[in-house]
Amino acid sequence: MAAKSLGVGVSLSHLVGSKSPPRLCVLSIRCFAKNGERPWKTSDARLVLEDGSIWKAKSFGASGTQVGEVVFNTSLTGYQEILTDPSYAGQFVLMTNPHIGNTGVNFDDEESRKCFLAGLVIRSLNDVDTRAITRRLRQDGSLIGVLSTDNSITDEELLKMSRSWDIVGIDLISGVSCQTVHEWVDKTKQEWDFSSRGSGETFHVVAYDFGIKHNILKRLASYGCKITVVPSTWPATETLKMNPDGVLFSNGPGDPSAVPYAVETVKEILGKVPVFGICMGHQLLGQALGGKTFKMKFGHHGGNHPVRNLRTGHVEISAQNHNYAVDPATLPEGVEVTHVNLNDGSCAGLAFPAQRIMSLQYHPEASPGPHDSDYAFREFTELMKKQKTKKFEPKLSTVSDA
Ligand SMILES: NC(=O)CC[C@H](N)C(=O)O
Repeated sequence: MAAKSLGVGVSLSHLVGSKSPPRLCVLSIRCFAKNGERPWKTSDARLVLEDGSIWKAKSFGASGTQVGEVVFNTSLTGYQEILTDPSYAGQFVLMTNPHIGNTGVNFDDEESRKCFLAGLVIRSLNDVDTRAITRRLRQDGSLIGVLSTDNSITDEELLKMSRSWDIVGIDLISGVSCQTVHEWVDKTKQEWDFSSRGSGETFHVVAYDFGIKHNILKRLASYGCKITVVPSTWPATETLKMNPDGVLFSNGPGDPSAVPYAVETVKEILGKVPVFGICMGHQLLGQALGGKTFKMKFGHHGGNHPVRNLRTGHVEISAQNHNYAVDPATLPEGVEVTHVNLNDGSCAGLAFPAQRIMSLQYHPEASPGPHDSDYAFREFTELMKKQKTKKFEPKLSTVSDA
């Protein structure tokens, strides 16, 4: 199943939001091997950044011209999970590790039904100096870029395109969410399941799909959850009618301030059932509680971020992928910052015990990344169990009276 070795270069994925079927490098890689020939054609490509720099490259995968925000990811492994993470819609992911593709691909590592990212930029094959671009992004912050294989467009025109597009204020969730309600039953395969110790009980979780990664669903299932996945626009009233033991607000792409409808949904659910927010879900919870989110300089994308759990004092090495963060100073009284990113002190987790709320800015499901934070799924089931057995006071407080 896995390809032997790969020389992958700049991959132009598909136009975000376009209706045409994506031409994915993951799919191309899959067909690689029989006679040793690569299934893709390479051609000249240019990555033009809004700061005026032009990076000559070779492309494989789709051809065309695509604009998006360029972010760098420092993970050493897990390119397949990164390629299929819907949270990257609207973004080019530039890998700092030069060896991408050398472990092939497999069916188990897909994080969603397709690649939603704008493109992948890597070093091997084409010699795009991803370290040099990373230094630029670290210095100036995330930049908008255009990746093009079209020689008829001039550098100046590409630069103009990069300067007339912005990821801020765009609802990218609606382009990646599922359209219909469905059940999820797959658990983490036993050979990979290192830690889930469910209590033997079953909990019904409604999971809002803002771009949900499969491994979040698999980890929940392994901890004994029966999951109903619902689209991002699913009304809170319908969710509450399902009488869930808990609600999960998932990860997802783009600007959390651009999806007020999702914040409203979260608001309507808060205080009624235990909830768990992951990444975008955490940011939406922060806003629903009255807090504000802001755009970071270049965000966190990688599998090596140290986080301190302020409740236990333990440090976790975590998988992260976000460009926005919650400003804890804007949160109301009663909301506790439970986790802090030790690289920059930013808020990495929240809890509001009075309302059975917990959330993490990073990825306890990893994929890719270390598994230190997997306990968060157990904590969510404990929250649901307490609620079920009425270990909390019967009437939950609301945001205003907490
Ligand atoms: N992984 C995610 O959910 C990302 C959240 C949000 N799109 C951000 O960039 O901050």
